[in-house]
Amino acid sequence: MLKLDGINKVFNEGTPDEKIALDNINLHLAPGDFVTIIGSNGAGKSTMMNMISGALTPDFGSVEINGNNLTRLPEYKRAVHIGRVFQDPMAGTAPTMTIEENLAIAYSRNTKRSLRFGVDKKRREFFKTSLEKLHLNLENRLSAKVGLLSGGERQALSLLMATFTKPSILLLDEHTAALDPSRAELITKLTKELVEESQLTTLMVTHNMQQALDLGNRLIMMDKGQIILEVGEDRKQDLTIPDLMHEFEQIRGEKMNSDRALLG
Ligand SMILES: Nc1ncnc2c1ncn2[C@@H]1O[C@H](COP(=O)(O)OP(=O)(O)OP(=O)(O)O)[C@@H](O)[C@H]1O
Repeated sequence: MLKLDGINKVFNEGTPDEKIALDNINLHLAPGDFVTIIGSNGAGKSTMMNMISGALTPDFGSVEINGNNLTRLPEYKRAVHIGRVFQDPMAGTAPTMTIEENLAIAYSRNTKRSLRFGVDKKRREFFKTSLEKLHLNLENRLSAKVGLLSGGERQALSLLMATFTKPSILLLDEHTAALDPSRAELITKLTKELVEESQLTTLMVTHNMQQALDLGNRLIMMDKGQIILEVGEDRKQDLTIPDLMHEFEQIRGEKMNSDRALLG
């Protein structure tokens, strides 16, 4: 399904600001895998997501989705395979357009069709049925401007737009981090439901260790550009936050130093 092989990325190579962001990353996902990713600040989590989405190109290594080598394919050409939700609720939707127009754009972007924003009756029904899954009553506000929605509602809409065309890979980049606790909980619950319903292959970066333990069937921990720990389905359900802290200490020989990682 998703194969990252030998991915390396160095920023500002050969300068005093040189930074090895990814150091020989190897990660294979089977269809339907839901992998949560934790790691300290600057561990390389976002850079890895950017390699998959095509926002960045690796110096070495390859990115494969569904058996196709996409390593050099630009981001806009991969969009059909990938759904992504960012931390910022404002990032995934267009505020001056209506809910329906936003959905129409997402629909046409992810379905290999030409850019066509027109909405017929059948499409509108599909949008309404999809919105009902959010339980936010947005299905009755199709002509409301998205800029008028709350942060939580916008993030729920972004999540729906990233998932309703069933992408090959769903990338969630700290997508609950900017929300207050109750909204974060709502989006976490929706994530679980939408991913499970369509059996989406998913990668989710989070600083919330409990969330990383609660969601998904696999977990990876990154540090200094490397994947330092992989936990499979069999072990994940019994794992606790102290276990993760202990694992880090065993591997790195030092205490985990990320206050944000302890939140939640
Ligand atoms: N465009 C860039 N130019 C230079 N350095 C970069 C760039 N993007 C990332 N880096 C550096 O690469 C390293 C990995 O960054 P990345 O954003 O992937 O980490 P992260 O694990 O997502 O961190 P955080 O949890 O703080 O968001 C960091 O040291 C970062 O400063």
